[in-house]
Amino acid sequence: MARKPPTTQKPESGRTAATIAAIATAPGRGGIGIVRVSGTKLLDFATALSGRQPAARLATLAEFKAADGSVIDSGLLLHFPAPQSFTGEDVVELHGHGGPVVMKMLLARCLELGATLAEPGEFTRRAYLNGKLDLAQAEAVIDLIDAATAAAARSAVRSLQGEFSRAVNGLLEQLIELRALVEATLDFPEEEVDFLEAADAVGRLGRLQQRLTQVFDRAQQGRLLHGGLHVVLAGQPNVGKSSLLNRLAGDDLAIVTSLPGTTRDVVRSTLQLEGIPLHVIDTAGLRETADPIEQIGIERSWREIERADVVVLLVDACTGVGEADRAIVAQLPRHLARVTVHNKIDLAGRTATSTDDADGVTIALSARSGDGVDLLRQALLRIAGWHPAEDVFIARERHLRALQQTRERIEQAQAQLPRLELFAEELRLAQLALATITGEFTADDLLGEIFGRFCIGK
Ligand SMILES: Nc1nc2c(c(=O)[nH]1)N(C=O)[C@@H](CNc1ccc(C(=O)N[C@@H](CCC(=O)O)C(=O)O)cc1)CN2
Ligand SMILES: Nc1nc2c(ncn2[C@@H]2O[C@H](COP(=O)(O)OP(=O)(O)OP(=O)(O)O)[C@@H](O)[C@H]2O)c(=O)[nH]1
Ligand SMILES: [Mg+2]
Repeated sequence: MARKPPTTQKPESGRTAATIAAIATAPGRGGIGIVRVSGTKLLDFATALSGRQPAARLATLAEFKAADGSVIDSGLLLHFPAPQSFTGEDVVELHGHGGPVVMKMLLARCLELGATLAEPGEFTRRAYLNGKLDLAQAEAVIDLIDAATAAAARSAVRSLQGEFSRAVNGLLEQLIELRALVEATLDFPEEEVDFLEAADAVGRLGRLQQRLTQVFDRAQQGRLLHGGLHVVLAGQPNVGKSSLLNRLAGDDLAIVTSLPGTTRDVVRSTLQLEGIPLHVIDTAGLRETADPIEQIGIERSWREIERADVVVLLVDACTGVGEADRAIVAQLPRHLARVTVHNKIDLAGRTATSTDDADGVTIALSARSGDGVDLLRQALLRIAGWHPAEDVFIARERHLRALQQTRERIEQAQAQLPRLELFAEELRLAQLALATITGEFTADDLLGEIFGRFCIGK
C-alpha cells in the first residue's frame, strides 16, 4: 500500500506533528470501546498512561491510570511505532470497556497527557499526507463506513484496496508514456510527421480512450452504489403515491385514505434494489388548493422534484393522462428522467404492462395488489444505467468529473494533430485532471471538503 506522499501540502506539515486523540468507536454503549491516539513519541505517552511499556504491535493487558494513580479502566494497550501504523505516525490504542463515561474519561486522560482532540477525518487525513493511502482510498474509507448496502460496501473495499487507484494509475502511465514520446520529438520539428507514425500516436490515443471509457463505466456504477437513486413519487391527489411507497417499502409508512390531500409532509424511505440504495420520496398531491397546510406540502413536493434523479408520475389508470397531469408534466424540470405510472389497474380492469415510447417509459400497475410493481423496479434500474457487475469500485461525482475532463482533453488532443505542441499541451492537461483522483496534485480546500465529512475518530 505504501506510496510516496503527495507533494503539495506544505502548509499542513506543521500540524501533523501534534498528537491527536479521539474515541474511535461509535458513541453509546458497546462491549468494548477504543480511544485512538496518533503523533510522535507515543511510547512515553503509553508508559505514562499505564506504567507499562507495551511491545510493538502486540496487545498488552494494562491498567489505564488517572493522574492520581487511580485506575480508570483496565484494557488492552496497543502501540504501533511509526511508520508502521494506519496514519504512518506513532499510534497508541486504548481498548477499554465500551461505556460512554469510561470512554470520555480515557479521552480526557489522553488530553491531559498532551494530546489534542482530533478533527473529523484527521487520522485518515494524516494517513493520506504520510503516503499510506491515496485520496481515492481515503474517500473509500468513509464510503465503507457509510455503505448502505452490501454491494456498496464490497465496492468500497475494492477502492480501499487500491483497485480504482490502480486503474487510474494505469491510465496515467499510458498517458505519461505518450507524453514522453511527444516531448522528445518536439525538439526536432522536421521529424514530427515521421514520429507520429513511428510512435503510433493515434493508435495509443485510441487505446487510452478505450480504457478510459471502461474505467468511467465502472466508476459510474460505483457512484450509483454510493449515492443511490433519488426517486420522487408525484402526481395529483389520490392517485396512489403513498400506497405505492408502502408497496415498494413493504411497510405501512405513509397514511393512505380515500380522501384527496391526505399526504402533506414528505415521507422518505430507503430501500435497496440489487444493492443500489433507492431513496423513495412520497409527496403531497399536486393541485390548486386554498388549504394553507396543503399548500406548504405542495411547495415541498416541488422542492423534492427539483432534487430528484427520477420522477415517477402517477396517474389514475381509469382516466389515463388528463389535462391536470399534462400541466404537471409541463412544470417538471426539463432533463429530469421520468416514469409514468398508470396506477389502479385492478379497478380499470387492465393488465400490468411496461412500454417504452417517445414519451419515455410507461408502467401500468396496481399499488394495491402489487401487480406490475416489479416492472417499475426494473424500469428504475434501467433509467439509472445499472448493469450488474462484480468489478465496480466506489466512486463519487468528483471522480467522474475528473474522468470526464480527462476524456475531453484527450479528444482535444486528437483534434490538434498533427500540431504536436498543442497535442502535447492537451495531454499535459489530461494528466493533471486524471491525477486529481488519487490526489497527487490536490488543493488544500478540496482536502478540507473531503475530510471534513468524516466522523471524529476516523
Ligand atoms: N484497532 C483497530 N482496528 C482497525 C483500524 C484501526 O486503526 N485500529 N483501522 C483503521 O482504519 C482499520 C484497519 N486499518 C489499518 C491499516 C493499516 C495498519 C497498519 O498498521 N499498517 C502498517 C503495517 C502493515 C502491515 O503490517 O502489513 C503499515 O502500513 O505500515 C493498521 C490498521 C480497521 N480496523
Ligand atoms: N383499487 C385500488 N385502489 C388504490 C390503489 N392505489 C391506491 N388506491 C386507493 O386510492 C386511495 C388514495 O391512495 P393514496 O395512496 O392515499 O393516494 P395519494 O396519491 O398518496 O393521495 P394524496 O396523499 O392525497 O396525494 C386510497 O383509498 C387507496 O386505497 C390501487 O392500485 N388499486
Ligand atoms: Mg399520499
